[in-house]
Amino acid sequence: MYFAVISIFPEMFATIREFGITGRAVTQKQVTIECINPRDFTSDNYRRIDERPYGGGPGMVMMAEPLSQAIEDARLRASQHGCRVDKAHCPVIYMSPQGQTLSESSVVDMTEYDGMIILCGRYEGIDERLLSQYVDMEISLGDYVLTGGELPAMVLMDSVIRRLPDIMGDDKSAEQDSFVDGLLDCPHYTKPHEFAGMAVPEVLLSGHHANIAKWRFSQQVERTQARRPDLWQAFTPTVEQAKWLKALAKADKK
Ligand SMILES: O=C(NCc1ccc(CNCc2ncc[nH]2)cc1)c1csc2nc[nH]c(=O)c12
Repeated sequence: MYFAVISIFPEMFATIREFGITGRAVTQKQVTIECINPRDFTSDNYRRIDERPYGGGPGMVMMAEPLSQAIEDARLRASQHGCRVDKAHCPVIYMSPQGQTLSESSVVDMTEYDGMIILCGRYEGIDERLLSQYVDMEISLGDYVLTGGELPAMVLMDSVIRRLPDIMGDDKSAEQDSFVDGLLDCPHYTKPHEFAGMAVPEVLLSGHHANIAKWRFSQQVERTQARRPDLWQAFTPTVEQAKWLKALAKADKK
């Protein structure tokens, strides 16, 4: 999958290009992440990419011209990487507090794209005429205020890359589909057996895989009910999970 990120701070993206699972995906060429700096598309000596807002008010606004040339360059690069460069296959996405809040379901939908061109704002925002001319969708991380769109862009790319096929190894993706979606995670334990006077739940040492799976699922249910009643309300168990829930309810009655 191809990602072009348009940002005045391209160095920030080393965070996902050089570390962890996303870094490995880049090394293995399953993913391409190119950073395009709008400053490279300015024509004045000061390489201006921002100006005072018309109508007055605090802060600066990012100018349309350098960003439009950066987007055109990104489209050319995307097509050179084999992307069908249209809204349906390689959308221009603007990370913005005014956008749709990112969710795991929209992340999964986005894994279908050939690529995406991600626009990162700074200052007070971007000239509206650039947005109306080029942007296909706006995405927010949620209702809190950050200093720019770069971290949100990295969060978006990280979550999409993680859901691409052949990225997370077989076991992980299998776990992904069965019990994880919709419930909080269960507790995890590893060596040493004792820590701060606390041992590990016996069932995890039993080697009895069915009991271990049941215990983990019951922990997920318990934690989701306790910490995220909203998720629990929305949770729709599979046939398999419904059976286990019935068994858990019966066990509780004893
Ligand atoms: O670029 C981002 N933020 C930088 C930023 C912060 C503040 C302002 C100015 N807003 C003034 C205002 N808002 C409402 C009324 N008046 C503009 C841009 C960003 C991208 S996705 C995302 N998701 C969650 N939070 C975020 O900040 C972001």
